[in-house]
Amino acid sequence: MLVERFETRDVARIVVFAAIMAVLGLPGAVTLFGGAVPITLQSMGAMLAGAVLGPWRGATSIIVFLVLTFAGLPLLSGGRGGAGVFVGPSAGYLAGWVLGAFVVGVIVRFRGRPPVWWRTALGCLVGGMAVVYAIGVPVQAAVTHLPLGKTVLSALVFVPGDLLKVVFATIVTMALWRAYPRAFELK
Ligand SMILES: O=C(O)CCCC[C@@H]1SC[C@@H]2NC(=O)N[C@@H]21
Repeated sequence: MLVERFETRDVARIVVFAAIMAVLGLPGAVTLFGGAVPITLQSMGAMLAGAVLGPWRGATSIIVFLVLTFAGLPLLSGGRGGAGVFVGPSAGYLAGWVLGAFVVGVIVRFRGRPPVWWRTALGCLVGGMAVVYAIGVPVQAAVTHLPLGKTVLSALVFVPGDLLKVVFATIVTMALWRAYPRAFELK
């Protein structure tokens, strides 16, 4: 099926992961070297949503989180929210979380296979980092009117932390798979 239908249980899972995104915003935002885009644990939420829920449900949970944020709830790290953040320097990263979670899910669940650690790590690297940066960095450059090259260099500050998030998301995903495989609901 090209587009999946969700059951009630799926809706519950989607809401849980939207809530996890909100919780990951609670520790706050760190901005290094006067950057326009914060370092936040929420990028790991997008990795986990795709890895555990799969592409459609994972991406939908991020959309639910973003709709609530757009509506004005202060769910982004540092207690931010509202329509303004969707035209700000981090707008592309927010969109990137949706596509990124989808790509993580496609890779982790490749052809309906169960999660294994290396595909989970690869999925988080490609979907959770490469895809998110590929959308986020050009939008950041456009919004801040900074040359793309300089924006790419400024985004390097995210790499060490995001690599740690890949490792952590992989460990959490594999532990959850062993302890509670029903959370994944492979079809
Ligand atoms: O809170 C926001 O306004 C969105 C923040 C986007 C942060 C991006 S996601 C990828 C990279 N890793 C981080 O920790 N921060 C940036």
